[in-house]
Amino acid sequence: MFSARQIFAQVQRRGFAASARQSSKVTVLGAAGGIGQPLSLLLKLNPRVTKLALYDIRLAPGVAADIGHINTQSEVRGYDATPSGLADALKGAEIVLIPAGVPRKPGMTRDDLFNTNASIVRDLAKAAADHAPEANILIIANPVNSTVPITAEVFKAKGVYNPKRLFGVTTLDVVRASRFISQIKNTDPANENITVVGGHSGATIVPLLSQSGQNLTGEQLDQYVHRVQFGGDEVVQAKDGAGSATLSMAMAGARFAESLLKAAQGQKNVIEPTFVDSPLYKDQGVEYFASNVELGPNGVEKIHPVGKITDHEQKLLDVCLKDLAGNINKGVKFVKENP
Ligand SMILES: NC(=O)c1ccc[n+]([C@@H]2O[C@H](COP(=O)([O-])OP(=O)(O)OC[C@H]3O[C@@H](n4cnc5c(N)ncnc54)[C@H](O)[C@@H]3O)[C@@H](O)[C@H]2O)c1
Ligand SMILES: O=C(O)C[C@H](O)C(=O)O
Repeated sequence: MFSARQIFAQVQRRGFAASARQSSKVTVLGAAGGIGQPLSLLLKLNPRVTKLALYDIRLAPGVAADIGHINTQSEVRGYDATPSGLADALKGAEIVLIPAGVPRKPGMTRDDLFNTNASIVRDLAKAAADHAPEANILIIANPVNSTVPITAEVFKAKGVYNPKRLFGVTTLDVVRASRFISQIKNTDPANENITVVGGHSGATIVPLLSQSGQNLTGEQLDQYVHRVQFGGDEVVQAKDGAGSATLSMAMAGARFAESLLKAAQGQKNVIEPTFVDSPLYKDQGVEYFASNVELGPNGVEKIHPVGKITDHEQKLLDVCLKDLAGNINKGVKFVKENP
């Protein structure tokens, strides 16, 4: 039997443990942009987020003032575009999302963004390595196939690289793959779960329809694969020079952050596709690869292999691996030459 005093002490301890576990600061770098604003809005609506830190080179305090009026409990703060503002935004963060960088215009590939975005991501990664070395870093800025290796190289140079905590956000590819198959099959997209592996640009995006319980053949399959691989271009063309996907990306980024928070708070079997430092194709010179990843309190818990695929999917994967190796090496080389 416990005395009333012992029970009270236990309740106090449990209460503290629960609140400590559930205190989660999430930082968005690039928070005033097309993705940053709706992403910050969705994070404000997430009860797992207790502190939301917004940083941008413009307008972050304004976005924070606006979002901060929403009647959910989390504290929102916008930081000045200064080195100390950036440092304060990062300190204590459990998750750092990086959508900072320029988007595509019609006619551009994601790789065409490299010249501008590589240095933006490198500099933000330096700040994250200095001020939030243990945070989960979620890279949204394109070209993801290169910006993830850039971030890894920066963290390695500062001696704080943890491959389990660096993620390229490829969730949007899976969101699209589910939506597009549901449009063909007239099903509820919420029940469709299409595995997508590889990277996040054109031919490096490989949907594995054969693993989903759905079947397409011939031209219909080719059109489906093409739509998943080039879904981003549909939005770029429709926006006609005003940017790329922002709202669907905000949803995808918020979903990935929510999955990480759930896993950190002890939920089991949380699986998301993501572009990570992966053993799957290292023997072919591909250091990073997106596949389904089980998330846990330490970030990456288990990287799922690609599994059984058709000959057609194998051909897509072969093209993907060749392109990916080039994208990854470009990012690594950039940091070595421009530390
Ligand atoms: N991973 C994906 O699936 C995915 C999907 C859509 C877009 N993207 C990429 O996300 C990036 C952002 O897209 P967007 O539509 O939000 O662009 P945007 O131009 O609307 O917003 C980018 C924001 O980044 C800010 N910024 C620029 N340099 C910065 C710095 N050094 N520090 C902090 N903030 C900085 C800008 O001020 C701007 O507010 C692009 O590179 C785009 O290609 C990725
Ligand atoms: O297409 C783009 O440039 C943005 C993003 O990567 C997307 O897939 O929508």
